[in-house]
Amino acid sequence: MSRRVMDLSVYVVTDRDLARGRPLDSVVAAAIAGGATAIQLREKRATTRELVELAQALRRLTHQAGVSLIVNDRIDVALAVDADGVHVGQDDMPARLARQLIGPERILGVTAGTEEEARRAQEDGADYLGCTAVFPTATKPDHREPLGLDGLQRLARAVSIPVVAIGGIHAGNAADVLARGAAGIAVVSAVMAADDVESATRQLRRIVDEVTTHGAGRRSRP
Ligand SMILES: Cc1ncc(COP(=O)(O)OP(=O)(O)O)c(N)n1
Ligand SMILES: Cc1nc(C(=O)O)sc1CCOP(=O)(O)O
Ligand SMILES: [Mg+2]
Repeated sequence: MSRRVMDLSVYVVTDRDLARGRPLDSVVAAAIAGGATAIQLREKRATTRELVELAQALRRLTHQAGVSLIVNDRIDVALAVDADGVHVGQDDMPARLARQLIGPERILGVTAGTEEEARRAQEDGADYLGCTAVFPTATKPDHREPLGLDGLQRLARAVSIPVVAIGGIHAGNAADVLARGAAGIAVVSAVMAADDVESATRQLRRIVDEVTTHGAGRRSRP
């Protein structure tokens, strides 16, 4: 069996607290309708039971649409709902152990903020990297010093696996991060808090498609 494939172009990361009271499954359904290519379930304040129920609902939606579902932090929840993969950071399950737990087929995303972390994550079995925040963001108050566009570029050049840009990404700077080597954009507030989730996602997708069609950026894992 081969590794599952993931399109990182427009990677929507959930946060119910930003969704203005709208049910998470309806927000994710709108994001998928607008062209989200991957969804990450990231609910830092949910109980395990809530996470499993949310993951089951998102599994149904993403499965129907052929969109990847990644679970943040929780390998047990990812396995319980047959998600496509997990995303772990530097304070989470070490990447090498995460790879052992999820097996060779599921997707492993790892957060890296330095070239050394990026190379180690690649060696340890990551399929893609999420960088630490490119720009300051209120969505993750404990984020590390922002990388900026130069830092993102250094990270992307340090590894052969794709790097998705996260942290303060929106329609106004998405093309800039793609031009610096990001394979796609990961967004929370730009989609979760949008008035019109579907059209906000569609706008981001258009930007990514435009840039990748013209040769900059990489769309998925090599
Ligand atoms: C795509 C993507 N990139 C980075 C992160 C951050 O992961 P982590 O450092 O483990 O922080 P938390 O998200 O767990 O607060 C991510 N989740 N996704
Ligand atoms: C989930 C996440 N991880 C980050 C990191 O620095 O590792 S920043 C972040 C949140 C990004 O949210 P927004 O798109 O609203 O800026
Ligand atoms: Mg984490």
